[in-house]
Amino acid sequence: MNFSANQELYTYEMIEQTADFLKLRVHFQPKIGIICGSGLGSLAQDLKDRIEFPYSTIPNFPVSTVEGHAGKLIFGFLSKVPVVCMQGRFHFYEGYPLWKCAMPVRVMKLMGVSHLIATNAAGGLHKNYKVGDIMLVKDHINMMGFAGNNPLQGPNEDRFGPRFPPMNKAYDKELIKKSIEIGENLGLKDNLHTGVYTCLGGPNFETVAELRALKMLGCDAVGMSTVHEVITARHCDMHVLAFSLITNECILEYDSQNEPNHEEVMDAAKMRQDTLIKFVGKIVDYIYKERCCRP
Ligand SMILES: O=P(O)(O)O[C@H]1O[C@H](CO)[C@@H](O)[C@H]1O
Ligand SMILES: Nc1nc2[nH]cnc2c(=O)[nH]1
Repeated sequence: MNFSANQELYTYEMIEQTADFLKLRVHFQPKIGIICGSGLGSLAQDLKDRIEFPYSTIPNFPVSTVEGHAGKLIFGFLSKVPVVCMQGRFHFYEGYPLWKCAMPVRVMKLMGVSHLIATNAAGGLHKNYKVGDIMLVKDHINMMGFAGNNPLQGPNEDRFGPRFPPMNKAYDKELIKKSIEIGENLGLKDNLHTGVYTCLGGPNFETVAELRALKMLGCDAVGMSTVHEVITARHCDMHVLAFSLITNECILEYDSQNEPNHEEVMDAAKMRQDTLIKFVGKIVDYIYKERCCRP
């Protein structure tokens, strides 16, 4: 990243301006933010009393360019809980720096959101994972961070959080436990896992050697998102739950005839959309009752 372009970083005031623009137009305060992964935009379809903002109409917002990411910020009620949903996220491979990809998380924070649910489509590295399974993220490996790229790069904004935030408790353990219980009650026992997610820059899918290396490092699922959003959310002290929908098997053998593609990712997401709507609905309900409404 070119840091001579520091002046292009969002200032606190720009994020505030975006949050104020939205607050003026939305008459309730969302407590939970949901980021919809590839093909998972239908998570927003059940929101009641929706107020929608195409990203292009929101001051300072980037715009989505990927198929399966509609590019709308949607406010509404899910299971009677006020939420804000990103129907479409931003990826590094679209040409956005990581701080820009993660900017909506800070907007959510200034709007009063305390809990973030980040969802994604990912390739399954773990030998037990099947297409359609859900992996609750218990930890991540910030591969882009290893290479010196991080959404918190640049001058720190103390009003959001500290210069050196811890990341060893990034994913809320109690919410993972509760989500497993919720998933099991929905009949998903055999499709639920907890595991380690990693994000690569993309847009190409991985080589066999890269996937083997990631597996050796302890990664269970691989994608091109989420990590920078989670880091930004934890920096400003939001609670985080993240899960991956396993949309394709990672190809670890040279003689495989298969090749991954975005269509199979979208198809797998579509196949699971109804289940995921129920799953997320119940998690949101739990968070609101047990966390947000407590004095
Ligand atoms: O992480 P999400 O946005 O769910 O999408 C994943 O799926 C796309 C590849 O098919 C990539 O954008 C990857 O990151
Ligand atoms: N990097 C990466 N991203 C994905 N998103 C969905 N599937 C995959 C995958 O196999 N690899």
